[in-house]
Amino acid sequence: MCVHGLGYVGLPTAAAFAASGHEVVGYDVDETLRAQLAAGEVHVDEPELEDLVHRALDGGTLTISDEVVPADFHLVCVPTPFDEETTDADLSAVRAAGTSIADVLEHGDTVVLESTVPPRTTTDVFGPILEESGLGAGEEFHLAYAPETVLPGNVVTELLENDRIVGGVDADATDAAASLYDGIVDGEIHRTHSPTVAEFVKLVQNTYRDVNVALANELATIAADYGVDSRETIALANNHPRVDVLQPGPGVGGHCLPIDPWFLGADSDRLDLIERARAINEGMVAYVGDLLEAGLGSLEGAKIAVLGVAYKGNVGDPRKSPGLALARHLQERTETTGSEPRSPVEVALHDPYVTDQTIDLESLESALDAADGVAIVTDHDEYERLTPADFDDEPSGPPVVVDSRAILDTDRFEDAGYPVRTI
Ligand SMILES: NC(=O)c1ccc[n+]([C@@H]2O[C@H](COP(=O)([O-])OP(=O)(O)OC[C@H]3O[C@@H](n4cnc5c(N)ncnc54)[C@H](O)[C@@H]3O)[C@@H](O)[C@H]2O)c1
Ligand SMILES: CC(=O)N[C@@H]1[C@@H](OP(=O)(O)OP(=O)(O)OC[C@H]2O[C@@H](n3ccc(=O)[nH]c3=O)[C@H](O)[C@@H]2O)O[C@H](CO)[C@@H](O)[C@@H]1O
Repeated sequence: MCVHGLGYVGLPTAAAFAASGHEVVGYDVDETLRAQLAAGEVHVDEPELEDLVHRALDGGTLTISDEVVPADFHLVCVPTPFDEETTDADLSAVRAAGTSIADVLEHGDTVVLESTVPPRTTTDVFGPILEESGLGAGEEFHLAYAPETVLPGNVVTELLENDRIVGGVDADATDAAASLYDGIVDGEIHRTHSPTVAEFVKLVQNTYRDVNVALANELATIAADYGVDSRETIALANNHPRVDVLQPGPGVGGHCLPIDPWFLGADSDRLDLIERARAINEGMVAYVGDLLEAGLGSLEGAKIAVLGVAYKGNVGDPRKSPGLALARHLQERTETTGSEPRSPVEVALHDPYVTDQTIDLESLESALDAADGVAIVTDHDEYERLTPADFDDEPSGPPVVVDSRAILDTDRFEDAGYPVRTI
């Protein structure tokens, strides 16, 4: 098996197949990454992953290659980002992987695309590139789409336990891909007759979650207008057997939920609720800004500690981070030029998990020191344990605290004279 792309999805996938006895060759275009992996350095921080990769490398079933090799199975796990302006999917990595597979493709091989893509990508974009090999999809090689659904923070477990959906260009392709996953997956393998259905299903899953979070966010802002606690109302509403509202927060981050819904618009102009949901979720940082401003009177010249740059709790991934979006929003909000000179806000960022050297992070003490306002953006366990003693009691009084995840012990803070605003 040759696995193309050794990131959050490809590396665990390659290691899991190798650990189950397949002979796996991992290929990534990133030379530095290949060298690190070959030396046993695992760059994706996930429970159990390092062990799994080491077992596969030490056992000799996983090797890292600097070229694409002929293989019975090619699994493609390359990135599919999007253009922020146009919201179009960037399929350049999928195309490049297709071209390099076409060079080594042989009669009877199976090619499976796992990357998240707009509907019809497998048949209309990826397939034709593979056919430049001279072999026909369906007739001479098997082609299928099988989306990955692993949850960051629990990738290894979900890789082995989640159900899989497999859609091939014909029944033989579906069977070939399904039998591969059947070997390692405890969940059910659901077969469908077309790659486009499987592509669509993946986008439905992430769109459902994004829209449901948007509903929770909108309800939270409405609840505040009525002076009721959004979390209590959602918990009570969810006692109904057919209601399952998600949790409000500072917006939706990561590189799946904020991106994938747009892929549904690649060949359809009917996105309406889905677009509104995106706008509501993106707008939550302005709502956090409003709460800070309401507490402080004015944001001008204020120091705001933003706690949490990772897109969600207990992971170190800052992609499409609500924390960074809040920092940008606060700065833009106070830099906007009017007739009056403005005094920009000072933002101090902290995150115990993020290791990205391009982000200017401070220690917790330094971020909180003399802060006028504190926004808790990520639900890291460390923040849940914060107490009033961790906040610097300035002569000007305690900071305005906006706990956008409602993780602090609010009563304890209130008793200590630190009113906490939640979403
Ligand atoms: N991360 C997740 O939780 C998750 C879950 C489900 C689906 N997905 C989807 O899976 C795909 C991969 O996501 P990821 O998070 O693993 O991305 P990633 O950025 O972590 O890893 C992708 C890797 O592919 C490599 N690459 C780029 N072009 C290549 C090529 N032509 N050939 C070989 N390697 C190449 C990159 O160098 C990188 O190391 C995306 O479509 C993503 O939307 C991600
Ligand atoms: C359908 C689904 O489950 N898909 C998962 C998703 O993984 P993810 O890590 O991106 O997903 P989440 O954990 O939902 O986080 C996203 C953001 O939403 C915020 N959020 C969440 C719940 C809530 O009630 N309120 C919130 O505000 C949260 O803080 C964070 O910013 O996409 C992966 C790639 O396709 C999938 O593989 C994986 O199955």
